[in-house]
Amino acid sequence: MAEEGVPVIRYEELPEGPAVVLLDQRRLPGEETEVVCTDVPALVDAIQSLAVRGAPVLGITGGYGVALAAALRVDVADAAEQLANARPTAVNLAYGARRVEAAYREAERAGEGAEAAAVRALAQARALHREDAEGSARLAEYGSALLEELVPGGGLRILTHCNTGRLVSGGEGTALAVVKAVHRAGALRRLWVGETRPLLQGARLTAYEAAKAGMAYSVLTDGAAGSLFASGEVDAVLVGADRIAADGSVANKVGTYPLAVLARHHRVPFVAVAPVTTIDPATASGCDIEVEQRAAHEVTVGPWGGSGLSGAEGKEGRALVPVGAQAYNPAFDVTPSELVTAVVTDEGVASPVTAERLTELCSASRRQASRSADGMMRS
Ligand SMILES: CSC[C@@H](O)[C@@H](O)C(=O)COP(=O)(O)O
Repeated sequence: MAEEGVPVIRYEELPEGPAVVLLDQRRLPGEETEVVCTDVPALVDAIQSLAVRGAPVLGITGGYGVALAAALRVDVADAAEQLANARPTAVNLAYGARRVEAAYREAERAGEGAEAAAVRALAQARALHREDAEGSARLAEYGSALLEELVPGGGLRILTHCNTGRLVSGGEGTALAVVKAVHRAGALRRLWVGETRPLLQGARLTAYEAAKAGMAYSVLTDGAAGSLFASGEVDAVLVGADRIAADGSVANKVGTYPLAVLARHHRVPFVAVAPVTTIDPATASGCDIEVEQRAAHEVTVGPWGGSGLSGAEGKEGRALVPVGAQAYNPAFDVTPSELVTAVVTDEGVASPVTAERLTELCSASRRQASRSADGMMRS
């Protein structure tokens, strides 16, 4: 099976006008179909219903969404606000939307007309997309080198959670990009894929990517992780992140924190992999991270009831619980830095995970970004 397929996200000039076209992740692995978003509300709906999901690609989506608003001559500030707030936890979403909005404003301030400002906005969104692909390759490089140090000798059995591959990125992803590099080097014995209740990003999406890459992988129920560790079958845990607070706390898909606790108990390295744009210096600590709470029907009905995930079809599916049951459905949890062996970023590795080291990695990235922004304004 070829790894490439339908692009995860693209901005297109269609005969009917500009559009952001997304691979519909709600339909995977069964169908590789696209959603065409020709306005901002459609894109916000695609984000909230998880047609597109995962921190880095949410940033790219936010960026293209603002470029779309600019091209359509609708209120760019309002569009950026709607997109940035479509989901609260993944900081990349607001980062992408605000970065492209800033490029649009700068062009306006420089006296460029709306058309030229829209061109600037799109160029900025495309730059963000390209940078994410480049950053993803560096994550794979730094992450695989770190694993060689932490667990020398190859034959790795890596446990991952949620989906952190090509589907969340302009490139090969974050944690799964590292796993792919390990696999290409012949050093992966098995990828353990946590199913990731309730929406099964692991079982549906990571398994889909692992199969395409030709990896040896097994899907496990989230509750089976404990016995897997206890039987000595895990050499390292690799996960992504939706927001990393200044103190190194890592917000990621719900179910990540219990894996970090298990990893510490069993003396297994627990590594978070994310671009520096996922580090949020404005969020001081893990307690300050807003965790998205999602609808009860995702737990009480689940994606088995219909072909859709969190849309109307799912709600009408076969109920898994007695009538009237309530649900607790946080989309993410927060792992404190003391349980994280290392944070791998596209600017280098933080290990131990300290506020000082994270700040250093962020400033390296800001220097890089200002160099490329200067280049774009001159062009
Ligand atoms: C690089 S992906 C990191 C995270 O965004 C990923 O692990 C995750 O939690 C995604 O959650 P989702 O709710 O599917 O958007």
